[in-house]
Amino acid sequence: MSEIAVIKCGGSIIDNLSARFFENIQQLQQNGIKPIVVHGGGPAIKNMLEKLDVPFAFIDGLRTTSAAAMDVVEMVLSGHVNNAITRKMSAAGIRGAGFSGSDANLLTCVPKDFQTYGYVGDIVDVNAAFLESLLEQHIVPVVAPIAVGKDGDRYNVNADTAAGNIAKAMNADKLIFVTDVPGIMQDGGLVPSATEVQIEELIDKGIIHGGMVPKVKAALACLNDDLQDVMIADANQAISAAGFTGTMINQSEEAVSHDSNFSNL
Ligand SMILES: Nc1ncnc2c1ncn2[C@@H]1O[C@H](COP(=O)(O)OP(=O)(O)O)[C@@H](O)[C@H]1O
Ligand SMILES: CC(=O)N[C@@H](CCC(=O)OP(=O)(O)O)C(=O)O
Repeated sequence: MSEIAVIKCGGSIIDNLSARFFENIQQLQQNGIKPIVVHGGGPAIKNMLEKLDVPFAFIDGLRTTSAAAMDVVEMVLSGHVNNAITRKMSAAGIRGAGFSGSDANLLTCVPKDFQTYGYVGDIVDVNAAFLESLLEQHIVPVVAPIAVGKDGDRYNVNADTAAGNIAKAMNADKLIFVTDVPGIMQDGGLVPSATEVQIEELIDKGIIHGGMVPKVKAALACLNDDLQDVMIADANQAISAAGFTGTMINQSEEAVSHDSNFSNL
């Protein structure tokens, strides 16, 4: 199978995706790379929870999700955000198909710790065969980070983590977190590459904080021999012949190039 690129599109940028984001997806396809889009929607979920007066909190970067909050999460992610992205893809001439992770057992999970987090799941299985069948038909799957439990109920999953799980299960060659910043920033400048040790240091110093923390943790958790680096990049940048430019997260100190290379580009 040709190269697979998992692109996680953050909720911070979803309302401001430019034509460039969709052109980049098309460019990947034209170069024989099969994109899978996983999206977030944190800001939209927050707005709707507040509008409906449903309480929530964050523990370690995860939204505590009551049954009432889960109804809102599902409505916003699956009903609104997922449809909006897929519609924009169609308008851009891309064959996108939207799914909740609870469709076709795409994402199966166990509750993380129900007492503490409520309906928040840890993914235990990804229906890779289903995704592969879509990729073979040149369809771009667009996945909302909702997983189904063995009890048949649905659970909220951090979108960065879901993207990491999907990348791992699909033996993806690339995982790119696209967001509203050019990458990991320090003192106003872009950090071009970072290893696990360097990232821990940046977290300890408070330079990496907030929504960047689950992103770098998800990146580190899915690095392996197949997926040797993960990129954090601006969603609306142009990709060059060398790929995306941003922060490259990799396992070792070995010299890395500034760009995330796709061999097919
Ligand atoms: N060192 C850092 N470099 C860049 N962004 C950072 C850093 N630390 C925290 N952030 C914050 O992380 C945000 C991206 O995370 P988040 O808002 O969760 O994005 P998304 O919704 O795209 O997943 C940035 O907009 C920024 O406010
Ligand atoms: C468990 C948990 O925290 N789920 C996230 C899912 C959406 C998400 O991750 O969206 P971003 O990528 O925009 O942050 C949430 O409820 O916000």
